[in-house]
Amino acid sequence: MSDVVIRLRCAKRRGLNTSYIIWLFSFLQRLFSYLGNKEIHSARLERNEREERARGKSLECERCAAPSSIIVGSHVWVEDPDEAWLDGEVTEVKGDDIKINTTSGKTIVAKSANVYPKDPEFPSCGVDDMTKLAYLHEPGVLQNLRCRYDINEIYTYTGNILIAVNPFRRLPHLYSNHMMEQYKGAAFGELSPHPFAVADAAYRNMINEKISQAILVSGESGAGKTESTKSLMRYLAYMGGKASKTEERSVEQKVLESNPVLEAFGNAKTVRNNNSSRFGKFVEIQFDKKGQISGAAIRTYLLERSRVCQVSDPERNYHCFYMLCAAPAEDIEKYKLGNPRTFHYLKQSNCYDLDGVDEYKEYLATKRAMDVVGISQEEQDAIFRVVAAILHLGNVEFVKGKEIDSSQPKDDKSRFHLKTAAELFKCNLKALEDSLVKRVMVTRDESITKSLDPDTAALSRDALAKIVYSKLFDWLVDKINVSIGQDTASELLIGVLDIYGFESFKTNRNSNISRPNLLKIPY
Ligand SMILES: Nc1ncnc2c1ncn2[C@@H]1O[C@H](COP(=O)(O)OP(=O)(O)OP(=O)(O)O)[C@@H](O)[C@H]1O
Repeated sequence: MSDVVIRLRCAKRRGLNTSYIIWLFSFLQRLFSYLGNKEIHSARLERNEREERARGKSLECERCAAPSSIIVGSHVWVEDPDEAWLDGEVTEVKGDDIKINTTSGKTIVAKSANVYPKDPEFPSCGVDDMTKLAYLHEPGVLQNLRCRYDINEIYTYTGNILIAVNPFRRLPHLYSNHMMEQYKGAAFGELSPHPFAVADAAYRNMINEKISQAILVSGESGAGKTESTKSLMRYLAYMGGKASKTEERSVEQKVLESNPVLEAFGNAKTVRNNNSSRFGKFVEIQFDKKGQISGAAIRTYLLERSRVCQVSDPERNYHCFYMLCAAPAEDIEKYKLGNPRTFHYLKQSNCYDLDGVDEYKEYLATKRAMDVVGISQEEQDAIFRVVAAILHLGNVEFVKGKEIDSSQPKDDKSRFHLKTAAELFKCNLKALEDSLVKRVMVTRDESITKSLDPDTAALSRDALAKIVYSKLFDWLVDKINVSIGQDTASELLIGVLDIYGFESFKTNRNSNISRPNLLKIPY
């Protein structure tokens, strides 16, 4: 975590005005794995230690490595494999071993390196800014977040960074117009921690210093990044909205209206979130010199392409595939579709349905949202033809061909799907087949055509499906941007970057391929 903050600071020094950062956590327990390396020893603790050193006190016990502050009777935190951290009182210090009677009734003997001092004067409701903690170590941070969470305080500052804990239930009072009115112009830190305060500070910085601002929203899947981004945008629209006399929709409305389209093609069910955005998003709100919104743009990047061809239990492929398979009968017939269980790209996982989601209705809703963003009926047909073609392409299997190391469609079923894919793509069948079973290498003097074995042909098929899907997604984003309306002449903007981070799985399968951990992104 500290690594990321340091890197962002470096980025800031290099001129990227990353003014505010929102870290989001979905479960308190999971924090332990993120913060597990104890890198976040508090500046305050270090300062105390420095002061003690200056006073000539040894930081170590005379006979052991235990911090001198931990003595018999001290209140401490100790790591526990089940509960993450337990608090208790030290009953014995023997060399490097510390015996603790925990408040949960356990007696634990732990190495001094695993024992942290606990603030006996910690307020029962916690503190609204982590920098006010006596000890800014892992258990202290978690205790504070937990206490606040228990009283529905889901936001906490760490300086000018806002930490949000997903409440997993609606808290409408937190986001009302009255709330926005309260935060308007209030000094940062004066009111309770809130995304509105972050947005307000960014807006005021932009107006006062005439410098564009960026707000980074990061956290693991399902942590609440999209929800926080929406809150930030609502506040910015509130501050920069024009009092329009016409029926014209606001920029915020236009951005929000485009969401169902982006979600249909860029969201999927993951282990942690039934509607997980599988792409990074940078929403740019552009302002004129008076601080009024003059346009907006959505920039997307790092779409998780591998999901198009590879999906495992209990996850799903992108929503659009399932909704198209549930489309009205005439569309099903037109695209030669059927049960999602018959398509290779969908049946790798046993999860087809989402609780409370009617795919038929979703299909119609997505088409309505496409109408709103100005995607014509003809374009909509082309979009869904491409989606259906990808499903058919995935069902093409290959076997060895007549020549050595060559391949051909396996049987009539594969030939049917290949032909259907070509018809839907509106391309030449032979050209499509050749693109899968052959590779053309172009040298300076000639071009050489090499046949591919069945395994490599299957890889070519998947590569084609992925590239076509990501091009389709990019095209949709361009179309949405035209509909929202950009102000290319705008000199001031506030960008909200919604990017996944901290995904720490036992096996980082997807993260390694196409959702690189934020920690690994070189700035
Ligand atoms: N502030 C909030 N208030 C109420 N519910 C919330 C809040 N934040 C998140 N949630 C709930 O958690 C769910 C997941 O949140 P969200 O989609 O914002 O996560 P995310 O971080 O964008 O996930 P992903 O990276 O997978 O797209 C939401 O659908 C909503 O039910």
